[in-house]
Amino acid sequence: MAEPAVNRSFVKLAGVGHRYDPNPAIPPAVTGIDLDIHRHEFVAVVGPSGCGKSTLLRMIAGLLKPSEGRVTVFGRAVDGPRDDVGIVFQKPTLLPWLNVRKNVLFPLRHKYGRYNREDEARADALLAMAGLEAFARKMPDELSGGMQQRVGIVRALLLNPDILLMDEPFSALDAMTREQIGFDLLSLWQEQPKTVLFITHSIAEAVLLADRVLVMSRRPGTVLDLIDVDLPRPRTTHTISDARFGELTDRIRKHIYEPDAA
Ligand SMILES: Nc1ncnc2c1ncn2[C@@H]1O[C@H](COP(=O)(O)OP(=O)(O)OP(=O)(O)O)[C@@H](O)[C@H]1O
Repeated sequence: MAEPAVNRSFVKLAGVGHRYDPNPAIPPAVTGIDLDIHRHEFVAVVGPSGCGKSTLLRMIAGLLKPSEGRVTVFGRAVDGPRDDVGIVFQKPTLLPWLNVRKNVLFPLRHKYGRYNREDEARADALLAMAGLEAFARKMPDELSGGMQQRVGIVRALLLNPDILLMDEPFSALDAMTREQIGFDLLSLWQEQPKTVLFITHSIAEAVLLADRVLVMSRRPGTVLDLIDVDLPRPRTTHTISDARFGELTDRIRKHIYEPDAA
């Protein structure tokens, strides 16, 4: 009998790996990754540079084919780029000749050739939620880096994707903006729940935002640990001073800086 849909994990990776170089003497980028992500769960991925975090994200997005194992979304194999996935990269790549509102609406026009009043109303509501209401008619170069990145997030959310994949989305921002935009992302996620995979180099950011943190090993990237972040929500600046926050970040730090001792 088929497993009831509600019991199935939403995004499932079973023995997933990828090698860029077919030469067997060169190790694969990632190998043997098993991961079940639940619907509307926020999973952060951390690991040393080059351990295969982006490779993993690209396989879930359907932009890269695994060379071992299988990626499924809601029980169906991922075999190409998916419509229900929104991706946010390190740089928002806004179109400089369109204002903020038009940039946000651009993917709809690109995909369907047009957008309607309802789409515009949703764009305005999301821009307001992201604190960008007053900047809707501004051009991208009139915005700070943090605001531009918020526009990029709103643009990804407007397509209402089931899955939001974020590849170091805040790494180009200064520390204060970065913390604030993290909380903004959590508010947007709580208003419009999505399944999120969030790659970051910041251990603190991973713990502050996520339900679980996947810690990857050096190349070839494997799962070193998958940590439940049992900190209450909503997360705030007070979360950072919680003793449990310190314990969790220490545990991850040990994995990354003293992998043989962990
Ligand atoms: N197109 C490619 N061709 C060959 N090797 C690649 C390609 N893309 C990535 N790699 C290699 O695969 C490994 C994993 O790369 P990936 O970008 O997934 O790691 P990452 O953990 O996201 O890195 P970083 O934290 O530095 O962004 C690295 O050793 C990288 O050099």
